[in-house]
Amino acid sequence: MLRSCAALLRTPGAPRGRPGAPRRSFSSEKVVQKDCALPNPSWSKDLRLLFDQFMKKCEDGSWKRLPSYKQFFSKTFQGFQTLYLDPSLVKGEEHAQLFTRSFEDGLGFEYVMFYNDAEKRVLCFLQVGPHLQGAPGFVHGGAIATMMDSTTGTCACRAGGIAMTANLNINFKRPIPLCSVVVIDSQLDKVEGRKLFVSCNVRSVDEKTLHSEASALFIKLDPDKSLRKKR
Ligand SMILES: CCCCCC/C=C\CCCCCCCC(=O)SCCNC(=O)CCNC(=O)[C@H](O)C(C)(C)COP(=O)(O)OP(=O)(O)OC[C@H]1O[C@@H](n2cnc3c(N)ncnc32)[C@H](O)[C@@H]1OP(=O)(O)O
Repeated sequence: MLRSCAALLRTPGAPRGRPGAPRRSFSSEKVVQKDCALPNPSWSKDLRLLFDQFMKKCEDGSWKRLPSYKQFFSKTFQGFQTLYLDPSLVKGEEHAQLFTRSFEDGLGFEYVMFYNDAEKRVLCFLQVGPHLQGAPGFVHGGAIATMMDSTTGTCACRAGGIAMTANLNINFKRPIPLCSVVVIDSQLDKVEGRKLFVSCNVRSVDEKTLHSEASALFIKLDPDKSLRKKR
């Protein structure tokens, strides 16, 4: 468990302005982005332990830590622009932020994902911050769904290419205590043409509690179809 939620709430605010906005190096005009999937002072002992454990597993190449950024620049993703970016939004692209990385450190989603290519599996170690409350003392179901979508989505995209969620079916079995750390374990089950079937579960760190389970369907984007127009 995290030391205390109250401690987090008392933490002086992060610098004003747009937290996490990319810094520009004026000499090269290159955008330098912070990798959010690395430890910061808000990470609890549990999250640090899991991180360290899996960084060791990365040494033989079986697992890979996935970096994570607030901003998503289409030119860094081959084919992305042609698939589904509205050209009129390009100018404002750097104002958009990844939802799950839009909180100040420790208040929202703190997580790191690891990918195992041989197993087509993504593990997400997630610390749920105090601003994700639903029922008093517990995490909001929408926040859990968000991270199940993100984890299964990452699994689908890593295994099969750029895909979007068509269906996400969740069973919430036990509530998740606010400020705890959980493990989201997802894997690709089946591929049928453009359909990627991925399942996942959310468990406590000691694996004794099964909090939620989900099955998801992702559809690989068809380069010949626009996502903007109604078909
Ligand atoms: C988001 C991509 C990021 C890429 C970069 C990767 C980096 C990091 C990963 C981060 C992961 C983030 C995860 C977050 C993902 C999301 O939240 S996405 C947002 C929510 N989803 C949407 O808004 C999608 C809205 N839907 C659509 O745009 C379209 O429906 C579609 C693109 C999903 C599919 O459209 P289309 O390409 O036209 O396919 P179809 O011809 O309609 O269907 C193809 C086959 O699939 C079957 N199918 C479609 N939908 C469903 C469904 N809901 N249930 C069951 N089956 C479905 C359809 O019947 C077709 O089957 P057949 O071929 O006829 O057998």
